[in-house]
Amino acid sequence: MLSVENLTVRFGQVVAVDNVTLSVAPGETVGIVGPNGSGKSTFLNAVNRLVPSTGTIKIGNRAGPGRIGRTFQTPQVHPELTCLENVMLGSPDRTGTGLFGAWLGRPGAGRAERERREKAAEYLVTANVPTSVFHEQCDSQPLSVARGVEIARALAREPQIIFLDEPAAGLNDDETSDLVDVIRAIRSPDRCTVVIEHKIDFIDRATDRVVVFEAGKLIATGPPREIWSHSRVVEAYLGVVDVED
Ligand SMILES: Nc1ncnc2c1ncn2[C@@H]1O[C@H](COP(=O)(O)OP(=O)(O)OP(=O)(O)O)[C@@H](O)[C@H]1O
Repeated sequence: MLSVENLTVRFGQVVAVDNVTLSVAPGETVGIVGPNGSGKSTFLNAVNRLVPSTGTIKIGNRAGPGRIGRTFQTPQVHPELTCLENVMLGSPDRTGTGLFGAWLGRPGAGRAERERREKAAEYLVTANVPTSVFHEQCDSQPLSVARGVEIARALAREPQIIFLDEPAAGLNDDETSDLVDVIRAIRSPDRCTVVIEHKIDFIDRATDRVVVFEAGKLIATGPPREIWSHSRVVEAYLGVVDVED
Protein backbone atom coordinates (compact mmCIF):
# COMPACT_ATOMS: atom_id res chain seq x y z
CA MET A 1 0.00 0.00 0.00
CA LEU A 2 2.96 2.25 0.78
CA SER A 3 6.34 1.80 -0.83
CA VAL A 4 9.15 4.22 -0.07
CA GLU A 5 12.60 3.81 -1.59
CA ASN A 6 15.76 5.70 -0.75
CA LEU A 7 13.85 8.62 0.76
CA THR A 8 16.09 11.48 1.85
CA VAL A 9 15.14 14.87 3.31
CA ARG A 10 17.70 17.59 3.95
CA PHE A 11 17.28 20.83 5.86
CA GLY A 12 20.47 22.68 4.92
CA GLN A 13 23.31 20.63 6.43
CA VAL A 14 20.91 18.44 8.46
CA VAL A 15 19.95 15.10 6.89
CA ALA A 16 16.62 14.62 8.68
CA VAL A 17 15.70 11.44 6.76
CA ASP A 18 18.61 9.46 5.41
CA ASN A 19 18.03 7.03 2.55
CA VAL A 20 15.03 5.27 4.10
CA THR A 21 13.41 2.32 2.32
CA LEU A 22 10.16 0.98 3.78
CA SER A 23 7.09 -0.89 2.51
CA VAL A 24 3.79 -1.26 4.35
CA ALA A 25 1.32 -3.93 3.21
CA PRO A 26 -2.45 -3.48 2.87
CA GLY A 27 -4.08 -4.17 6.22
CA GLU A 28 -0.82 -3.74 8.12
CA THR A 29 -0.33 -1.45 11.13
CA VAL A 30 3.26 -0.25 11.50
CA GLY A 31 4.69 1.67 14.44
CA ILE A 32 7.56 4.12 13.97
CA VAL A 33 9.67 4.77 17.05
CA GLY A 34 12.98 6.46 17.72
CA PRO A 35 14.64 9.09 19.87
CA ASN A 36 13.60 12.74 19.64
CA GLY A 37 14.92 14.29 16.45
CA SER A 38 15.45 10.93 14.70
CA GLY A 39 13.36 11.96 11.67
CA LYS A 40 9.99 10.29 12.31
CA SER A 41 7.79 13.35 11.75
CA THR A 42 9.88 14.48 8.79
CA PHE A 43 9.45 11.04 7.21
CA LEU A 44 5.68 11.38 7.64
CA ASN A 45 5.71 14.91 6.24
CA ALA A 46 7.76 13.79 3.24
CA VAL A 47 5.30 10.99 2.41
CA ASN A 48 2.54 13.60 2.73
CA ARG A 49 4.62 15.78 0.37
CA LEU A 50 4.69 18.61 2.86
CA VAL A 51 8.49 18.80 2.66
CA PRO A 52 10.67 18.26 -0.43
CA SER A 53 12.47 14.91 -0.61
CA THR A 54 14.46 12.74 -2.98
CA GLY A 55 13.74 9.07 -3.62
CA THR A 56 10.53 7.30 -4.58
CA ILE A 57 7.15 7.31 -2.85
CA LYS A 58 4.41 5.02 -4.16
CA ILE A 59 0.96 4.79 -2.64
CA GLY A 60 -1.19 1.91 -3.84
CA ASN A 61 1.36 1.06 -6.56
CA ARG A 62 1.31 4.55 -8.04
CA ALA A 63 3.74 7.39 -7.82
CA GLY A 64 2.06 10.70 -7.04
CA PRO A 65 -0.25 11.76 -4.27
CA GLY A 66 -2.46 9.04 -2.90
CA ARG A 67 -5.28 9.39 -0.42
CA ILE A 68 -3.78 9.94 3.00
CA GLY A 69 -5.65 10.62 6.23
CA ARG A 70 -3.63 11.89 9.15
CA THR A 71 -3.78 13.15 12.69
CA PHE A 72 -1.44 15.65 14.33
CA GLN A 73 0.58 15.76 17.57
CA THR A 74 -1.66 18.66 18.61
CA PRO A 75 -5.16 17.96 17.28
CA GLN A 76 -6.05 20.26 14.37
CA VAL A 77 -9.82 20.45 14.71
CA HIS A 78 -12.06 23.40 13.92
CA PRO A 79 -12.90 24.48 17.47
CA GLU A 80 -16.17 26.25 16.66
CA LEU A 81 -17.61 23.36 14.64
CA THR A 82 -19.26 20.31 16.17
CA CYS A 83 -17.51 16.94 16.30
CA LEU A 84 -19.78 15.67 13.51
CA GLU A 85 -19.18 18.72 11.30
CA ASN A 86 -15.42 18.33 11.70
CA VAL A 87 -15.64 14.77 10.40
CA MET A 88 -17.96 15.71 7.53
CA LEU A 89 -15.33 18.21 6.36
CA GLY A 90 -12.99 15.28 5.80
CA SER A 91 -15.28 13.32 3.49
CA PRO A 92 -15.00 13.64 -0.27
CA ASP A 93 -18.06 15.12 -2.00
CA ARG A 94 -18.62 12.45 -4.64
CA THR A 95 -21.74 14.07 -6.12
CA GLY A 96 -19.97 17.32 -6.93
CA THR A 97 -22.97 19.11 -5.53
CA GLY A 98 -21.34 20.24 -2.28
CA LEU A 99 -22.86 22.68 0.16
CA PHE A 100 -23.41 25.15 -2.69
CA GLY A 101 -25.37 22.48 -4.57
CA ALA A 102 -27.41 21.79 -1.47
CA TRP A 103 -28.09 25.51 -1.17
CA LEU A 104 -29.23 25.63 -4.81
CA GLY A 105 -31.42 22.60 -4.18
CA ARG A 106 -29.67 20.44 -6.79
CA PRO A 107 -31.22 16.94 -7.11
CA GLY A 108 -29.37 14.47 -4.91
CA ALA A 109 -27.62 17.14 -2.87
CA GLY A 110 -29.80 16.65 0.20
CA ARG A 111 -29.47 12.88 0.03
CA ALA A 112 -25.68 13.09 -0.45
CA GLU A 113 -25.43 15.39 2.54
CA ARG A 114 -27.48 12.98 4.64
CA GLU A 115 -25.25 10.07 3.61
CA ARG A 116 -22.11 12.03 4.50
CA ARG A 117 -23.61 12.81 7.88
CA GLU A 118 -24.45 9.14 8.50
CA LYS A 119 -20.98 8.00 7.47
CA ALA A 120 -19.40 10.68 9.67
CA ALA A 121 -21.42 9.39 12.64
CA GLU A 122 -20.25 5.82 11.91
CA TYR A 123 -16.63 6.95 11.83
CA LEU A 124 -17.05 8.77 15.15
CA VAL A 125 -18.44 5.58 16.71
CA THR A 126 -15.48 3.62 15.32
CA ALA A 127 -13.14 6.22 16.83
CA ASN A 128 -14.79 5.77 20.24
CA VAL A 129 -16.28 9.28 20.40
CA PRO A 130 -19.38 9.23 22.66
CA THR A 131 -22.62 9.88 20.75
CA SER A 132 -23.56 12.43 23.42
CA VAL A 133 -20.92 14.87 22.07
CA PHE A 134 -21.50 14.47 18.30
CA HIS A 135 -23.34 17.82 18.22
CA GLU A 136 -21.13 19.57 20.74
CA GLN A 137 -18.49 22.09 19.67
CA CYS A 138 -15.02 20.59 19.50
CA ASP A 139 -13.45 23.27 21.69
CA SER A 140 -15.47 22.09 24.68
CA GLN A 141 -14.11 18.54 24.41
CA PRO A 142 -11.24 16.83 26.23
CA LEU A 143 -8.07 15.81 24.37
CA SER A 144 -9.18 12.17 24.03
CA VAL A 145 -12.33 13.26 22.15
CA ALA A 146 -10.41 15.68 19.91
CA ARG A 147 -8.05 12.82 19.04
CA GLY A 148 -11.06 10.61 18.22
CA VAL A 149 -12.55 13.32 16.01
CA GLU A 150 -9.27 13.55 14.10
CA ILE A 151 -9.17 9.78 13.59
CA ALA A 152 -12.80 9.82 12.38
CA ARG A 153 -11.99 12.70 10.02
CA ALA A 154 -9.01 10.76 8.67
CA LEU A 155 -11.28 7.74 8.05
CA ALA A 156 -13.81 9.98 6.28
CA ARG A 157 -11.20 10.71 3.61
CA GLU A 158 -11.42 7.02 2.65
CA PRO A 159 -7.62 6.92 2.72
CA GLN A 160 -5.16 4.34 1.51
CA ILE A 161 -2.88 5.26 4.42
CA ILE A 162 -3.71 6.58 7.86
CA PHE A 163 -0.85 8.39 9.61
CA LEU A 164 -1.19 8.93 13.34
CA ASP A 165 1.41 11.28 14.84
CA GLU A 166 1.79 10.54 18.58
CA PRO A 167 -1.91 9.75 19.09
CA ALA A 168 -1.41 8.55 22.69
CA ALA A 169 0.54 11.61 23.89
CA GLY A 170 -1.20 13.20 26.87
CA LEU A 171 -3.76 10.38 27.26
CA ASN A 172 -4.13 8.51 30.56
CA ASP A 173 -3.82 4.71 30.81
CA ASP A 174 -7.52 3.99 30.24
CA GLU A 175 -7.70 6.37 27.27
CA THR A 176 -4.52 4.83 25.85
CA SER A 177 -6.06 1.33 26.11
CA ASP A 178 -9.21 2.58 24.38
CA LEU A 179 -7.01 4.01 21.62
CA VAL A 180 -5.35 0.61 21.14
CA ASP A 181 -8.84 -0.83 20.54
CA VAL A 182 -9.61 1.94 18.04
CA ILE A 183 -6.41 1.32 16.10
CA ARG A 184 -7.23 -2.37 15.94
CA ALA A 185 -10.80 -1.54 14.86
CA ILE A 186 -9.72 0.65 11.94
CA ARG A 187 -7.70 -2.13 10.33
CA SER A 188 -8.89 -2.76 6.80
CA PRO A 189 -7.53 -4.67 3.80
CA ASP A 190 -8.09 -1.46 1.81
CA ARG A 191 -5.55 0.61 3.72
CA CYS A 192 -2.58 0.57 6.04
CA THR A 193 -1.89 2.47 9.24
CA VAL A 194 1.39 4.07 10.28
CA VAL A 195 1.69 5.26 13.89
CA ILE A 196 4.48 7.39 15.36
CA GLU A 197 4.55 7.03 19.13
CA HIS A 198 6.91 7.15 22.11
CA LYS A 199 4.76 4.95 24.36
CA ILE A 200 6.32 1.52 23.88
CA ASP A 201 3.54 -0.47 25.54
CA PHE A 202 1.03 1.20 23.25
CA ILE A 203 3.14 0.36 20.17
CA ASP A 204 3.45 -3.27 21.32
CA ARG A 205 -0.29 -3.66 21.67
CA ALA A 206 -1.48 -1.65 18.66
CA THR A 207 0.92 -2.58 15.84
CA ASP A 208 1.97 -5.60 13.77
CA ARG A 209 5.47 -4.36 13.08
CA VAL A 210 7.82 -1.78 14.52
CA VAL A 211 10.29 0.34 12.59
CA VAL A 212 13.09 2.07 14.49
CA PHE A 213 14.65 5.34 13.36
CA GLU A 214 17.90 6.77 14.63
CA ALA A 215 19.54 9.94 13.31
CA GLY A 216 17.37 9.85 10.17
CA LYS A 217 18.19 6.21 9.36
CA LEU A 218 15.91 3.20 9.57
CA ILE A 219 18.06 0.96 11.79
CA ALA A 220 15.75 -2.01 12.51
CA THR A 221 12.34 -3.46 11.79
CA GLY A 222 10.54 -6.43 13.34
CA PRO A 223 7.52 -7.63 15.30
CA PRO A 224 6.66 -5.83 18.54
CA ARG A 225 8.40 -7.25 21.60
CA GLU A 226 11.09 -8.98 19.48
CA ILE A 227 12.33 -5.63 18.22
CA TRP A 228 13.32 -4.47 21.70
CA SER A 229 15.98 -7.15 22.03
CA HIS A 230 17.55 -6.27 18.67
CA SER A 231 21.14 -5.33 19.53
CA ARG A 232 21.17 -2.23 17.34
CA VAL A 233 17.97 -1.00 18.98
CA VAL A 234 19.20 -1.63 22.51
CA GLU A 235 22.42 0.18 21.74
CA ALA A 236 21.11 3.08 19.70
CA TYR A 237 17.63 3.67 20.98
CA LEU A 238 16.73 2.39 24.40
CA GLY A 239 19.73 3.94 26.07
CA VAL A 240 18.94 7.47 25.02
CA VAL A 241 15.22 7.67 24.35
CA ASP A 242 13.27 10.54 25.86
CA VAL A 243 10.17 8.59 26.87
CA GLU A 244 7.13 10.55 28.02
CA ASP A 245 5.87 8.12 30.60
N1 LIG B 1 11.66 22.55 9.27
C1 LIG B 1 12.86 22.15 9.72
N2 LIG B 1 13.94 22.89 9.49
C2 LIG B 1 15.18 22.50 9.88
N3 LIG B 1 15.42 21.35 10.56
C3 LIG B 1 14.36 20.58 10.82
C4 LIG B 1 13.03 20.93 10.43
N4 LIG B 1 12.20 19.93 10.83
C5 LIG B 1 12.96 19.03 11.46
N5 LIG B 1 14.24 19.40 11.45
C6 LIG B 1 15.38 18.63 12.01
O1 LIG B 1 15.31 17.35 11.42
C7 LIG B 1 15.67 16.35 12.37
C8 LIG B 1 14.52 15.36 12.52
O2 LIG B 1 13.41 16.00 13.16
P1 LIG B 1 11.99 15.30 13.33
O3 LIG B 1 11.07 16.32 13.92
O4 LIG B 1 11.58 14.68 12.06
O5 LIG B 1 12.31 14.17 14.40
P2 LIG B 1 11.30 13.28 15.25
O6 LIG B 1 11.90 11.92 15.30
O7 LIG B 1 9.93 13.40 14.69
O8 LIG B 1 11.37 13.96 16.68
P3 LIG B 1 10.26 14.01 17.87
O9 LIG B 1 10.15 12.63 18.41
O10 LIG B 1 10.87 14.97 18.84
O11 LIG B 1 8.96 14.54 17.27
C9 LIG B 1 16.01 17.09 13.66
O12 LIG B 1 17.40 17.29 13.68
C10 LIG B 1 15.27 18.39 13.50
O13 LIG B 1 15.91 19.42 14.24
